[in-house]
Amino acid sequence: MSPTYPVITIDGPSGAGKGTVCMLLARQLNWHLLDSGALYRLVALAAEHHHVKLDNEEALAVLAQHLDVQFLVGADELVQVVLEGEDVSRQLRTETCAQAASKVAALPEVRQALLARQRAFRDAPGLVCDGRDMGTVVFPDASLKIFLTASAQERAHRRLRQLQEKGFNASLDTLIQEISARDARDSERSLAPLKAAVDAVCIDTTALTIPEVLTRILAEARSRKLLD
Ligand SMILES: Nc1ncnc2c1ncn2[C@@H]1O[C@H](COP(=O)(O)OP(=O)(O)O)[C@@H](O)[C@H]1O
Ligand SMILES: Nc1ccn([C@@H]2O[C@H](COP(=O)(O)OP(=O)(O)O)[C@@H](O)[C@H]2O)c(=O)n1
Repeated sequence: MSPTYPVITIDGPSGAGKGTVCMLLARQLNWHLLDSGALYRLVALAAEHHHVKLDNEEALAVLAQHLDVQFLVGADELVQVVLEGEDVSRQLRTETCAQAASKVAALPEVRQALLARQRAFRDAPGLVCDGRDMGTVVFPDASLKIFLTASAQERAHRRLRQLQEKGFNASLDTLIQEISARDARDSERSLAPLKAAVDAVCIDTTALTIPEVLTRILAEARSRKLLD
């Protein structure tokens, strides 16, 4: 039997802090990192490159199956994402791309096509992953499952600051609408909807700082003997 390496899953809605906390956790534990949302975003970008409509499930599943992508980690530890030879790192983080991602993510054949690719990230000594269905569908046997939330208002404020820091133009009202639309689409889809696993630890981060969230998760990890 092949060995199974430990997994920590962090699921939740946009702006809850999943990506930030996963990166810090992976660094601290020296584990691998899976940003599953990036895969759905990449399918949406590949669709744009190949002029595939966002409701063409069969063609989108083929793109998902054959994603030609490289994640290059620079000396500054920033990850450069190269899709079909093109650096798409900046495009990938736009809200337009996120909206398109959540449309392709509602299609069962696309989700199925990405399943094996996501599971292949599980490697020694362990994996930290972030998404919507990491604890419910992709890694149901994870050692620790976290569900991060925060109020919609706080999440939109965080996203606004984040986009502005990256030099993007954004308005709070538009972001609140976009995030709410995405939350609704992600929560209401029939396959792998956004929801906490029954055995997940739920953390509301609205009034917590990033170090406080990390400390809470590390305590949960310690209690499961995932670190000393
Ligand atoms: N607890 C927190 N308090 C304040 N800002 C936060 C917190 N968690 C994350 N952020 C900030 O909010 C933004 C969105 O966080 P991110 O990790 O990308 O969220 P997600 O991956 O859940 O969409 C980032 O700029 C991040 O620095
Ligand atoms: N495991 C996952 C991860 C993302 N997604 C979809 O991909 C979109 C973008 O995910 P993301 O994690 O990059 O987005 P943010 O939470 O960073 O805003 C989400 O709105 C979901 O529709 C998903 O369906 N399942």
